[in-house]
Amino acid sequence: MTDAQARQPVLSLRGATLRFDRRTLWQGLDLDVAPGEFIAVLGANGSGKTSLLRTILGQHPLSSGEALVAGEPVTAGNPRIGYVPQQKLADEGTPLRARDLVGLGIDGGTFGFWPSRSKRARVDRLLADVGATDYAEVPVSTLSGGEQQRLRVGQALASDPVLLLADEPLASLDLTNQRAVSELIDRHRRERGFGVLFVTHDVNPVLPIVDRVLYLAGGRFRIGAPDEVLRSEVLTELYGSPVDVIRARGRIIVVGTPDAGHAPHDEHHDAGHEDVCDHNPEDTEAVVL
Ligand SMILES: Nc1ncnc2c1ncn2[C@@H]1O[C@H](COP(=O)(O)OP(=O)(O)OP(=O)(O)O)[C@@H](O)[C@H]1O
Repeated sequence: MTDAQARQPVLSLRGATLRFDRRTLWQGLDLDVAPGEFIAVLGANGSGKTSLLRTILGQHPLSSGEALVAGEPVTAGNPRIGYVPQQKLADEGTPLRARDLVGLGIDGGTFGFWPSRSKRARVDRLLADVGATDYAEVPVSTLSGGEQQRLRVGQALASDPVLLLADEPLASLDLTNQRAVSELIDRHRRERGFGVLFVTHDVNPVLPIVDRVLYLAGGRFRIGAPDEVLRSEVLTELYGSPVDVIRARGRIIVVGTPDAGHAPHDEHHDAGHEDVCDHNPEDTEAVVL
């Protein structure tokens, strides 16, 4: 890797805007993700976190603006991106073994039953990297949520990505597995230097490893260190209604965020549309961040 490549952002968004029909999910988003940087993507349900990842994966075109991955325009199926999708546990009875799941990250569905020796060695290495060697031959459907999630991380690392996109990778894991999976991603991004966009409802398990947070709300966003963004005054201004950020026993809890369908700052907002925010104080949620 040249010096220039080592310094080049792995992701650059310039004026990035995504709208579905009349609803603006986010607009004017400027973000450079440095190699090795870990960014937590936060925001209430429906604020556009998954849609952001899908845009970078080339699944939704931007409504306006630009998105570059390692200096190249976004394309679908980009091997420079590793993706850990929202977790779906494997169906019972699925014959796929742990090593097959990781192998899918190398060559999609063409891995086959008789992989070459070099592919086998690569899968063995990836299984070891994510601590899954002991259950390499076990059907995925019989593994725990935490074990399955390790394999998905292994699969996402198989193409040696410059950027890892992880969509709620800790959802439905217990605290021990939340820690194990986030430490795994943290260790590999440091060793391999890939940037991470990590979508999560709960920032607390990753707070010690987060470099910056991107907080999406009501068509707008804030980016910065957790202490800069996760503050009552910043989120109150972002949401346009009173929000409290509470710190208790080292945890961060956000109380009073309006539902994401309510977009007080949305310029496409129209009084006849269902997105109208009436600021009903009962219509709020507590987000554990
Ligand atoms: N292809 C699409 N066409 C129209 N609307 C869409 C499309 N994809 C997503 N949306 C809408 O965009 C909004 C944001 O969805 P998205 O899944 O990105 O939110 P999110 O922040 O990831 O939410 P959650 O935390 O619940 O997963 C939702 O209202 C969703 O219905």
